[in-house]
Amino acid sequence: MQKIALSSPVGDTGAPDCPSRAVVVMGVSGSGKSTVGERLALRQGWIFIEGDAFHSKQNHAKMQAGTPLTDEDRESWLEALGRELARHAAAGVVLSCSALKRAYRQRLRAHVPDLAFIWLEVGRDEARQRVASRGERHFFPAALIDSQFAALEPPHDEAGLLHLDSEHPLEALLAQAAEWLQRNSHAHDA
Ligand SMILES: Nc1ncnc2c1ncn2[C@@H]1O[C@H](COP(=O)(O)OP(=O)(O)OP(=O)(O)O)[C@@H](O)[C@H]1O
Ligand SMILES: O=C(O)[C@H](O)[C@@H](O)[C@H](O)[C@H](O)CO
Repeated sequence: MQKIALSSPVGDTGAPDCPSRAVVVMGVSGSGKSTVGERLALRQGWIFIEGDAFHSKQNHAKMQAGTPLTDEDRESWLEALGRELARHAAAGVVLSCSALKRAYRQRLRAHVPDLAFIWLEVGRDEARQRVASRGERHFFPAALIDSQFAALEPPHDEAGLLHLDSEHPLEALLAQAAEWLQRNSHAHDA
């Protein structure tokens, strides 16, 4: 991963296409999507949607049993999340969703065209360690980490993207995300 100062994002493709009120926090398992997403929503006074809560029982059981989801498994899940995003976009919404492939992100953008993405990039060893240390508290097994990295299509160069180093302290990530949203909401007002 690129070496950067602790207080800087890795990069962003912000204004003018970036929206201010509908954001997906994306990344592989263990990148911190739920932690950062929930805290960011709280900070913004927006709705938080936990993407994992929308997986079907079958998807849930499949992952728990150690089998990675396929594109087909993720189809109706992404549709449901897209509808939720559209429903709450006016009020302000943060969704935690792996959104690993470009096609998945496009599917979400079909519901909210100027959707923003915050990509939490994490190293494989760190992700594995974080997921393993959650243990029985979480359904997702560390054995699936490699499959998450195999599926990941990094969103470099996609519009409305903030790329953060997930290994920075939580407070720094929140500050970077909030500052970016603030900056882009001004760009929208201008
Ligand atoms: N910036 C951070 N620094 C250190 N630990 C973190 C950071 N962000 C999250 N964590 C920790 O990493 C673990 C995974 O975080 P979290 O559950 O939010 O990830 P996730 O991407 O939502 O994972 P999953 O998709 O599997 O639910 C948690 O124990 C969390 O406390
Ligand atoms: O697309 C996927 O493979 C899934 O969304 C996974 O990323 C898990 O749901 C999540 O990481 C576990 O919490």
